[in-house]
Amino acid sequence: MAEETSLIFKRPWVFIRGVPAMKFLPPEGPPEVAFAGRSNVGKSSLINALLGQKGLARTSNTPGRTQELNYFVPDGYAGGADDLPPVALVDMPGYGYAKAPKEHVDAWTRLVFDYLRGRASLKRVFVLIDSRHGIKKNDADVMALLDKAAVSYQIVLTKTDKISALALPKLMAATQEAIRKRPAAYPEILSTSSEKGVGLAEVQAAIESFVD
Ligand SMILES: Nc1nc2c(ncn2[C@@H]2O[C@H](COP(=O)(O)OP(=O)(O)OP(=O)(O)O)[C@@H](O)[C@H]2O)c(=O)[nH]1
Ligand SMILES: [Mg+2]
Repeated sequence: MAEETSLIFKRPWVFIRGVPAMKFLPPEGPPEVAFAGRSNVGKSSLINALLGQKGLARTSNTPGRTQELNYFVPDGYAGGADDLPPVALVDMPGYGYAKAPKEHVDAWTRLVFDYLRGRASLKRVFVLIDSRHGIKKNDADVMALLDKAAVSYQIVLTKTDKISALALPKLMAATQEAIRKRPAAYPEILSTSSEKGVGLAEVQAAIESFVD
């Protein structure tokens, strides 16, 4: 099936739904892979880079760009019970600082946390970590939540074009150590630059492993 599944990244993808609250989630169904991380870490940019479609997920210099759970699927599936997409990528609002009213930030942070711990179709969460900053307290809080909910997650370092070639192996080792005892953490850490197109094939391969 490897040949067939790898086709998902050769097709165009489409945005199908923005979810502002849990009650608007689609019915449980195809495997979902979610992109979590602090505001501005590069979640939406990574989705665009993986899909080779620059403006698909909206990005911004200003933290707090993505404010709903945004669903992306390969094009060509009507979405009926007998024609579901093989996988969905879910772009999420960031946690942490955002340039938006506090009550909005509180609402979408709650949404992210509720989704992460309560979604049966969620097969893997990529927890994105900015290479310049490493794991922060709110990243550790999210990982603890995922450990408790037994939801598999994998660390993806972002913006590696912003750090030196010497700093990267050190960061990898420190990150490896930080997740060593975390029960739901997938041991392999991925390192990416959406800007330079680095590490994308490895993230795609991880996603393909969940394709129906
Ligand atoms: N140098 C560099 N900049 C990047 C990279 N990925 C993203 N950025 C920049 O980081 C900023 C934030 O990117 P987004 O993709 O909008 O980040 P996000 O995590 O979706 O942010 P929110 O939706 O606000 O939580 C933008 O200015 C991007 O151009 C990268 O690999 N390298
Ligand atoms: Mg975003």
